[in-house]
Order: sequence, then structure tokens, then C-alpha cells
Amino acid sequence: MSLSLSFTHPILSRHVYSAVFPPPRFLFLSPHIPTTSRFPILYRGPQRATALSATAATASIFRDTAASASVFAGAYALVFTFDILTQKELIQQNLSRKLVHILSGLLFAISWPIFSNADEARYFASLVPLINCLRLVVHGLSLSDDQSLIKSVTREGNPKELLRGPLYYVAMLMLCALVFWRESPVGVICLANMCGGDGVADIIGRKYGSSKIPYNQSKSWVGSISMFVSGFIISIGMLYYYSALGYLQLDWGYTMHRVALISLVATVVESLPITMLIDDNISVPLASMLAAYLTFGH
Ligand SMILES: Nc1ccn([C@@H]2O[C@H](COP(=O)(O)OP(=O)(O)OP(=O)(O)O)[C@@H](O)[C@H]2O)c(=O)n1
Ligand SMILES: C/C(=C\CO)CCC[C@H](C)CCC[C@H](C)CCCC(C)C
Repeated sequence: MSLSLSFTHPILSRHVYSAVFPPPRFLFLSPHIPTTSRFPILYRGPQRATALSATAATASIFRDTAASASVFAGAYALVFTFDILTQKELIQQNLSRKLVHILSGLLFAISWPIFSNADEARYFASLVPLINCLRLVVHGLSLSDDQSLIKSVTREGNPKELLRGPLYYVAMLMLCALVFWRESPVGVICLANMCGGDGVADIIGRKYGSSKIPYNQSKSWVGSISMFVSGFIISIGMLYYYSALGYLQLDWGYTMHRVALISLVATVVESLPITMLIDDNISVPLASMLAAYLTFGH
């Protein structure tokens, strides 16, 4: 049973506010009670407060620490695996990079339920992309050498590449975890389109994309269509995953239409000839985030 007394912050939206000022740790919010009351709870006396025991608080800290370590190890293993596959010439570097692009973000989003139900769990989860951001900066500036990382996530093996696409990509993972987390469809839909949709567009487009888009000769119809279809399917899959775990309650008829619209917006933005101005790993997730926020409202 949890207390649901809260007040609406007069200025900040609940996502921004709760991402910056998480409610006190001793509150226990069951996973199946919508965490709409994310603002500091107004106590009117101990009899109204549902306090989490120190033991449970300690347990959630241990759980979240272990979850962060596991996800970080998974990230390291993923990059290392694709480095080995590339070194053994079992897959091309371009394909390796795109598969890391597709799998990293989707597996990160899939991992969120292993964290506890404490409101600070999102911060533990965000440590993984944060550390990877630092890793990309250190190696991108050649302060240290990690050929496994460089070969797995760069186009031509130039360490400076780590400071662009990959860095923006990981920053977006952190943003989705911090601001949207598990109880909003926006974050997972954003990652489905940035990781799944954009990644599949590249793989399919490079191989079969002979018919180019009139306004952008470096993108093709088949690439964009595959982005739309894969972004839609992966978004629905992620939403089903989170609704099956009890984090989301969705009207699927309405949801299908909204997700199709969001994937269309992401696909159109990705097809635009603006890569020189803004990287796809910024434009696609931000467009998806905005479209999802406006259609789902949270
Ligand atoms: N809608 C699309 C998207 C990509 N492609 C194909 O995939 C290649 C790479 O696409 P792009 O999104 O530019 O990938 P990169 O920017 O190299 O990779 P990343 O987004 O990970 O930085 C393009 O040159 C094109 O051959 C395509 O045909 N149609
Ligand atoms: C090549 C990439 C982007 C360019 O378009 C992807 C870069 C991936 C990072 C190097 C690693 C990111 C790891 C995630 C933060 C966590 C993944 C965890 C999961 C369990 C594998």
C-alpha cells in the first residue's frame, strides 16, 4: 500500500521535477501503482506516511547496484563480442557497428525492469550510459587506447568518431532513462526508433537501396520504409513488454495509431538531408520523443 498524496509542482512537469528532485528514499511505491505521485509527499503526521524500512531501502540499493554492474558488464561484453567477430572477419565492420547500434539501446531498455522499484533506480540505470559516455570521451580524445571499442563502433577506425554519433547515442540512452524511465511509453518508443528503426534502415538501405529519395540522394526509399516498419514493430514490442510487466496500461487500438505516427515522424526526420547540421542520433530520438510526448501526453 502506498501513499498517493502529492502536489503538482507549479512550474516543472512531473518528469523533469522527479528527475531532479526524487521523492525521499523511504517511500515504497509498488511496481503496479502508477508512480504519478512522484513529487515529495506532503506528510501530515506519521500515521499518514508509508515508510520503507531501512532493510528494504538497503535491499533496493544493493539490487540497483548489482543491476547497474550487470548491465555495464553486458555492454562491455556486447562491444567485445562484436570486436572479436569483426577481427575474425565473420562480419564486416559496418555491419558490426550497426548491430551494436541496434542491440545496445534496445537491450538497455529491456534491462530496466531488473532495477528496483525505488524512485532512484533510474539514476542507477543511468550510470551505465554515463560511464560509457566517459569511456567514449576518454578514447575519443585518445587519452587511452581501446581498439576493441574503436573497431566496434566507428566507421573507419578513427577514435575521434567516438565523440560524435556514438557519444550522442549514449547520451540519448541516459536522457530516456532519466526523464521517461519505465512508466512512460516515450522513452522506449524513442529508443525503438533510434536504435531499431535507424539501425535497420542502414543495413537494408546499404544493401538494397538503389532507388534514392528525391530530396536526399544518400538515403533510399527501401531504407526509409524499413526504418518505419522496424521502428513501428520494435516500438509495439517494447510497449507490450512493459505492459505485460505491469508498468503500462495501454488502449492498443489507439496506441497502434499513435506509434505508427511517431515512427513516420522519425522516418521522415531521418530521411532529411540534415546530417551535416545535426547527427541522426540527435534528430531522430528528439523527433521521436517530441512526437511521442505530444501523442501520449506523458
Ligand atoms: N533511410 C536510409 C538510411 C540509410 N540508408 C543507407 O545506409 C547508409 C548509412 O546510413 P546513415 O543513417 O547515414 O548511417 P551512418 O550515419 O553512417 O550511421 P550512424 O547513423 O550510426 O551514424 C546510407 O549511406 C545509405 O546507403 C538508406 O539507404 N536509407
Ligand atoms: C555504434 C553506436 C552508435 C553510433 O550510431 C552504439 C555505441 C554503443 C556504446 C559504445 C555502448 C553503449 C552501451 C549502453 C549504454 C548499455 C547497453 C547495455 C546492454 C545490456 C548491452
